[in-house]
Amino acid sequence: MANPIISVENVSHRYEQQNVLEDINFNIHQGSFVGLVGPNGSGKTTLIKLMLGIEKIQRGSVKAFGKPIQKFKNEGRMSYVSQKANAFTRGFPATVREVVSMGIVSNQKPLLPGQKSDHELIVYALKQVHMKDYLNRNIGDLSGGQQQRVFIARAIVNQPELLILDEPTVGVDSENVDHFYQLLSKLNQELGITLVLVTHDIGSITTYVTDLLCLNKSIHYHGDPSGFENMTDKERSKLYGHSIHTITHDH
Ligand SMILES: Nc1ncnc2c1ncn2[C@@H]1O[C@H](COP(=O)(O)OP(=O)(O)OP(=O)(O)O)[C@@H](O)[C@H]1O
Repeated sequence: MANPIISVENVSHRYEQQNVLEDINFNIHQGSFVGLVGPNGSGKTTLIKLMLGIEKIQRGSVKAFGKPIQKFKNEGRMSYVSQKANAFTRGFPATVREVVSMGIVSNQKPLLPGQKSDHELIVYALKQVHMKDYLNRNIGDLSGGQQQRVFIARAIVNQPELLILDEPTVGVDSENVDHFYQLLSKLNQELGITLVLVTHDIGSITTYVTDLLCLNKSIHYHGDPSGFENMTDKERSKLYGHSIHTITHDH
């Protein structure tokens, strides 16, 4: 198997007196779609901050594309959509075009050979999330789900190899959540972007992801989502480290 994109080895982390991560080990391979699930406060955001080099490593090691994260130069290869990305209020004075343009880094790789203008990059990214027609609209006038797709466009405008999304469906209604997951599957399968999706939505996410990682301070399950789907709620709760009742969706 090819070298992993992300390699996390023996990582533990604490804030003041509180241990939030204990002896975390896993790899993320190119082309995978990883669902990172766990209850509130289970350390999910801390773990992705360590993977992105935003939070300083205390114990263990994180490698990105074979390099220790402390030495890794991102240059648009890893992209991140944070939990607070859609904290825009109605009437926020920026157009969709302006928001997506904020994602362009100066040493960008063009999305399409021969098409290098910022405008073309922005339009191409918006097309991928079905938001091209909203180019000149004010971001604050869009619905939560539409805003979220614009933030995805901003995150993919440099054609990253890895896209990490922290709870992107907060504020998106349930009907649109499935459309949103389908969109992520398309980015994964058609554009080949490796995805890490942080979510509480353990019920429907198992339909879409290739790998499921259940975190509650330590890793309680890592593997094929079908292994998790076949368990009873009691067995899942034990692995998840928290009482859960899953609502499954028909597709
Ligand atoms: N900068 C910080 N300083 C001190 N404690 C922190 C800090 N960041 C997070 N914590 C604490 O660490 C624990 C893990 O937080 P984290 O945000 O990683 O969990 P999470 O699984 O992403 O939670 P949620 O699903 O609620 O977003 C929580 O108890 C949180 O209060």
